[in-house]
Amino acid sequence: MSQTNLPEASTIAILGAGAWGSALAKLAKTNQHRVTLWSRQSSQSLAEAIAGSDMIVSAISMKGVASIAQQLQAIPLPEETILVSATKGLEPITGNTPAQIWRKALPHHPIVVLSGPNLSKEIEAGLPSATVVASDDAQAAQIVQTAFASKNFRVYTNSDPIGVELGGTLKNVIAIAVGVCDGLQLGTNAKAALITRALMEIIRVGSYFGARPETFWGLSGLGDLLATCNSHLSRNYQVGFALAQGKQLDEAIASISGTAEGVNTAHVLIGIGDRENIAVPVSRYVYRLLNGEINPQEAVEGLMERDLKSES
Ligand SMILES: NC(=O)C1=CN([C@@H]2O[C@H](COP(=O)(O)OP(=O)(O)OC[C@H]3O[C@@H](n4cnc5c(N)ncnc54)[C@H](O)[C@@H]3O)[C@@H](O)[C@H]2O)C=CC1
Ligand SMILES: O=C(CO)COP(=O)(O)O
Repeated sequence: MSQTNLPEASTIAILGAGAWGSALAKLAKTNQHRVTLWSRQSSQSLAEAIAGSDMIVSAISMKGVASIAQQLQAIPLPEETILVSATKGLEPITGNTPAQIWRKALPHHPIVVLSGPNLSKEIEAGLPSATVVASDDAQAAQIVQTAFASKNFRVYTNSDPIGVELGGTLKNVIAIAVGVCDGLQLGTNAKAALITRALMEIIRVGSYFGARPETFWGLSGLGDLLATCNSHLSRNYQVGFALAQGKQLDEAIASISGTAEGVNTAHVLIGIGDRENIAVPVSRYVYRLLNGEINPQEAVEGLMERDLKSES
């Protein structure tokens, strides 16, 4: 089917009516799907919202995924119902990704990760954008691709869900670092160096978890890193920028609208890095900054004064 043709209408439930859930709902409605946008504030129950759905899309903040997955587990669902995970975060304590949580909760359902350079405000405004849908189940990924693809939203499939998911998740920590870099007006060279070294770090973590390194060169890796590190629309970038202006973390978080997942992800990632002995120097400085152990200037000095080494 040509991408500009409308896909067959499906019934899609979108869980999480924040910035991303609302933008995804708009995309799905544009393609004439029957869409229910549900949040915990909705008057409808979760069971009512998902009744008859071909596809359930989760755009819930990380902190809500496990409890919603548990609630969904208790609701009878046909096994062919596809679960699409659009959250970018890591679960504290377990370090699980959202798709891993969904896999445990709904082991017999196809699970598809949706991730890419997708600043929701640009998508809401109808600007062109591209994303990736990744799954071990190629047919399910294709169904989601067809459901969401439109003339303004180009959707690629991918068979490396953990790589696609980690690209979108780990870049949030780096966006905080780059927000600090821009907030301190350190210049374009510094920013380019930070993003490039951070990509190596993301690939190192991703490879450890079995992701394919080349996935991180794609839209869900480098693509999302570039989008998030170059836009004041990114809440993670905004948190870093605010810290560089001298704001405390709680003030920085209060100053943004919505969720900056990188704050929690930095904590979980450092736990994983320490446990598995994975070097994550950029993320570690973000973590120390978020913990109030160092100030932004000290974070920069710390990164610049690390032992000299080869680039690889
Ligand atoms: N906004 C964006 O541009 C994009 C966001 N994302 C990811 O999507 C996820 C959601 O982001 P936003 O929509 O921007 O955040 P948001 O803060 O605007 O909305 C979060 C949604 O999650 C729900 N939620 C929060 N805690 C919950 C809980 N304990 N139980 C049940 N529901 C809960 C809220 O009610 C709300 O509907 C995040 O993981 C984010 O990284 C991914 C791509 C783009
Ligand atoms: O993931 C995003 C864009 O792809 C959104 O980034 P923020 O959560 O930093 O706003």
